[in-house]
Amino acid sequence: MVEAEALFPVVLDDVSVYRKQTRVLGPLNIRFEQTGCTVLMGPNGAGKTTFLRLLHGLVRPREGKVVWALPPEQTYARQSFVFQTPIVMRRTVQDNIAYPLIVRGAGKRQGRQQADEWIDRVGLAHVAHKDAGVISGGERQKLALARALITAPDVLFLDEPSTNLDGASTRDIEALIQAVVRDGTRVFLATHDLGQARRLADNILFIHHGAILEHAECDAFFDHPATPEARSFLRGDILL
Ligand SMILES: Nc1ncnc2c1ncn2[C@@H]1O[C@H](COP(=O)(O)OP(=O)(O)OP(=O)(O)O)[C@@H](O)[C@H]1O
Repeated sequence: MVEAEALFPVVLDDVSVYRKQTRVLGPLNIRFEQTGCTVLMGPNGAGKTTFLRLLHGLVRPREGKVVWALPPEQTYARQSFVFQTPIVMRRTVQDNIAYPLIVRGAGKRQGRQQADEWIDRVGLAHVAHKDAGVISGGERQKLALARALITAPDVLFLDEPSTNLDGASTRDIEALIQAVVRDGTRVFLATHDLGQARRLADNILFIHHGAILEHAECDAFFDHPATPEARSFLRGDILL
């Protein structure tokens, strides 16, 4: 078997993102390697979602560049993004999950078979044949995760993946994320949940006002945050 060429490292070289005249992110200079789970933390509006979208090519930098090891058309096809509020199509949960395989040329039968495996893994068997338009917010997030993983992406971006989930579902989803990281999927995840960050992160990217204030190993970040902003954030203060 021929090994797929690596997408990593990805290098951000003096990258800034603007909305109209306001810089919302940057300047960023950072490099990410192939493995692990990076958790993005920071107060509301810090730039976490914009950062994820930038890496996935959904937001263009006005200054600087984001350089993956492969050209964009190969890079983004090997990535999946789970949005904070996932969009679903008005068809069954099973067909929603099979959809990315079918657009890549799989037959309906094969798509549905593989969808069923992911339906079991995310715990959606009870709604597999329901219209996705009527499932709960938590079920929708699980659907989105299964739909993202069915293509076996090299990189998975997750924006607040457990906002609508109860404790048991959050635990199941986190176990799944840990399993895919172990299997070699590179994960970037934004969360407000300090506990989730501790449980999942190999390293933490702490962002405030669009700037990276810290990029540290998970334990180092929580035990010895280097900046006053991160210390306040971890204490639960409101950061302005
Ligand atoms: N489409 C947009 N148009 C204008 N400004 C935007 C847009 N999207 C984001 N912004 C601004 O960019 C900044 C970063 O927003 P972003 O959503 O990336 O932050 P965040 O850290 O993900 O926030 P939250 O934790 O609230 O989701 C904010 O000031 C936000 O208001």
